[in-house]
Formats: sequence, C-alpha cells, structure tokens
Amino acid sequence: MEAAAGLAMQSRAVGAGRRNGALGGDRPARAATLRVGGPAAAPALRVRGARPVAPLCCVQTSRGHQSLHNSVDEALLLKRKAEEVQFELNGRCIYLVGMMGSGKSTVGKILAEVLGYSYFDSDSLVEQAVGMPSVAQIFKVHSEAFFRDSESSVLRDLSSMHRLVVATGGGAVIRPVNWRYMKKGLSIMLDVPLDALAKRIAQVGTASRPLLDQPSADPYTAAFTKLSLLAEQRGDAYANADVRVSLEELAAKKGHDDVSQLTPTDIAVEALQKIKNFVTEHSMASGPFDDL
Ligand SMILES: Nc1ncnc2c1ncn2[C@@H]1O[C@H](COP(=O)(O)OP(=O)(O)OP(=O)(O)O)[C@@H](O)[C@H]1O
Ligand SMILES: O=C(O)C1=C[C@@H](O)[C@@H](O)[C@H](O)C1
Ligand SMILES: [Mg+2]
Repeated sequence: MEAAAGLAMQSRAVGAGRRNGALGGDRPARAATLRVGGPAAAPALRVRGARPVAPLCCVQTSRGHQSLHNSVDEALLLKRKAEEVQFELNGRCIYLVGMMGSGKSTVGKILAEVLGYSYFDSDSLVEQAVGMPSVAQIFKVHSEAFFRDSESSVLRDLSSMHRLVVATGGGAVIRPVNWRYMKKGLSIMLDVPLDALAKRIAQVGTASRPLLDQPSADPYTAAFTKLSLLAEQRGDAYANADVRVSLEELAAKKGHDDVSQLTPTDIAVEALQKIKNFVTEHSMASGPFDDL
C-alpha cells in the first residue's frame, strides 16, 4: 500500500543548513521531493532550568546561581559535543529508536537543534500522509498493518534525505525493510527501564498509544504489562541500532540513584558521545564515513 506515496513534506528547518560542516556536511535537507503538511515547529533548545540568561548580578539566591551555572554548563557541553561530531557525521541522518515514551521526541528535538538538523516525527508524518489526526484513529479505522505499511513508506521517503533527526515510531524496528532505510543514516536506541517508561506513560494516560490502551487496568499496570511483552518480542530488533544509550548505565556513571534524575540534555550529550565513538570506529575500520 502506498498511503505515504503522495507524502507531502516540507522540511521544517530546525536550523537546517545553518551550520557548516566540512565534506558537504552543510548540505541542506533535500526537502524538494517531499512536502510535509503542517510541520510541527521544533521548540527552541530547552535545557533544564534554562531561561533567557540574566546577567549574573541579577541572580539573587545561591540556589539560583547554582541552577544557572548548571544550565550554562550543560548547554556548553552539549554544544561542544555537537561540534565534535558534526564534521564526521557529514550530514548523515539520525534515527532515534526505542519503546514508547523512551524520549525519542524530546531528545530528538535537542539533537536536531544543536546539530542544525531538521526534526521529524515519523508517527506525525504517517498521520499527515493518511489524513487522520492520530495514530490511535488509524489503528481503529484501518488496522495496525495499514499503519505499518504507511510507516515504511514514510521511512523510505525520509531515507533519501540528509541532515534530519527522525524520531521513529516505537514499533518501526520490527520490519527488516525499515532497517534498510534507517541504515542509510545512524540509529540510536534509547534504552529506558520499563518501570520508568510505564511511569511516564501513566502520567499522560494510554489513550494515544493504541497498543497500550487497556481500559480494564490502571494506566501504570496496563503500560508496564504490555511494554514488558513488547520489550521481550522486540529486544533483538532494537539491538540492530548502531548506538545504544542505556539510561541505567548513564545514571550509574553520573552517580545518580535513579534514571529520573537524568535530564534530556544529559541523554543528548551521551548520545552525541556515542555517535562520535561509532563514527570514529567506523571510519577507522572502513575508511571515511562519507559514503552518502
Ligand atoms: N529524560 C526524561 N526524564 C523524564 N521525563 C522524560 C524524559 N524524556 C522524556 N520525558 C517525558 O516522557 C514522555 C515521553 O517522552 P517522548 O514523547 O519524548 O518519548 P517518545 O519516545 O517520543 O514517545 P512516543 O512513543 O510518544 O513517540 C514525555 O511526557 C516527556 O516529557
Ligand atoms: O511501539 C509501537 O508499536 C508503536 C509506537 C508508537 O510510536 C506508534 O508508532 C504506534 O502507537 C505503535
Ligand atoms: Mg515521540
């Protein structure tokens, strides 16, 4: 099925083409072939506690001081990591994969902003292609199989472009053909403990996530039970990702008791570090990472 064949995309330029990388890394996303109707504007880069930066003399309490410094430090670290990886990334797209609620959209927007890439959410693109307001409705009116076909078409179309960060649907990993598309770029798996995922999802309810929506159970239990099953079924598929960011490992490295103490910026910084390691190893093993 070709629900997305007429996919109309306008690359929402989150600073696309704004930053320069060498080796053609400043190539703008090729949006001409695709027009996304009603693109969601990416929010400006948000770092925990960051506000329009007031002069330090205006910061009154020591806590405020601390928070401002933390925010500035985090933002600078993020920027430096992005600069380190930009050259070697060479315009290659980044695909975020992971379970529902793992932070693909949140981290994806930060990465797009700091790398000067455009950000897309594949679920939103499917909704636009099909002409329905939600994935839940597509599942209900059509079927999961119909949604999956459309998702593959969207990923195929995106795979011909450059300088994109794509937050994929949680189940995009299950189809081998999708990996053929995503392997044209670099994939990052966000590995989040199931308990943390279920808590995040329970906060907003399960209605927007048709695979988790079981009216008989409370949202946490419904999410946790189904996510456990999906994690077991999809473990191998997620392992195809080039890079894995484990929140448990990152929290331990930073001396936190719990993954909830990690900010999206912490996770984005770690993702950039892992990307850097991957492209460096890849270049050393098989020549420059520039076979776009
Ligand atoms: N590091 C984090 N710590 C705490 N909450 C987070 C973190 N990252 C994201 N969240 C929250 O978790 C929820 C899910 O995040 P997000 O939408 O980014 O995940 P996703 O993987 O894109 O999910 P979806 O399955 O809807 O596509 C959101 O409410 C978001 O604000
Ligand atoms: O994990 C999944 O299978 C899904 C995740 C969401 O992002 C949507 O793509 C849809 O609800 C299916
Ligand atoms: Mg998302």
